[in-house]
Amino acid sequence: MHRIGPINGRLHLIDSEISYFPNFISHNEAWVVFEELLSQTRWQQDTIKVFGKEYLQPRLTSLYGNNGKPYSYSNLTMQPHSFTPLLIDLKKLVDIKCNTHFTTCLLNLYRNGKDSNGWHADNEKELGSRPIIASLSFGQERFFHLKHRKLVSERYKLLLEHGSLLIMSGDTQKNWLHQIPKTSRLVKERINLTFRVIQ
Ligand SMILES: O=C(O)CCC(=O)C(=O)O
Ligand SMILES: [Fe+2]
Repeated sequence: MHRIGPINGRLHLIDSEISYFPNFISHNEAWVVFEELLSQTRWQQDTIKVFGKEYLQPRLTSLYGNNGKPYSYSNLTMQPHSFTPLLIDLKKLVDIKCNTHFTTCLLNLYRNGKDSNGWHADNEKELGSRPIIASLSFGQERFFHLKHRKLVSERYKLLLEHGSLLIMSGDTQKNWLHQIPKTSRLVKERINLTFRVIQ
């Protein structure tokens, strides 16, 4: 697996549309956002069922939205809380950048290096066929891995920095999987927000 650097925001990965903007939110402002999200979010830890066995998710999550529509993945259905003023402000920034009206934000809190998010695509049917997903990262930097579903040599990793924005759109979810792996390094909390459109 090799690392790549973005050119003008766009990552040139086959069969995908992915852009990365470090410092989308300035360093100090991003720390203010991090602290408020950490203390004010209604974090929960859900149980997921994998091949009939129940596990606690290896991270905390929360769902917020403006259309009351639930989001289902991994046999789990989350009901949205109403957007907070902070999430509305962040949504305005990503709405403009992406020329989209996002409806929903899924928040993930990775408490330490043992917390993770396994290989998946965000391809739930309520997202539509070519979903646009805007991902904001705060706090601890963590690696984001991508692998092509069919071309085994197409694997990349990208460090998602504090205050950064990653945008995935087009056929990215159809052709690629992504994950946040565990790390044995001593790491602090990371908060990730993915803005989505739920139809
Ligand atoms: O934490 C991240 O950067 C990725 C989160 C993610 O892939 C998801 O919530 O679907
Ligand atoms: Fe995802």
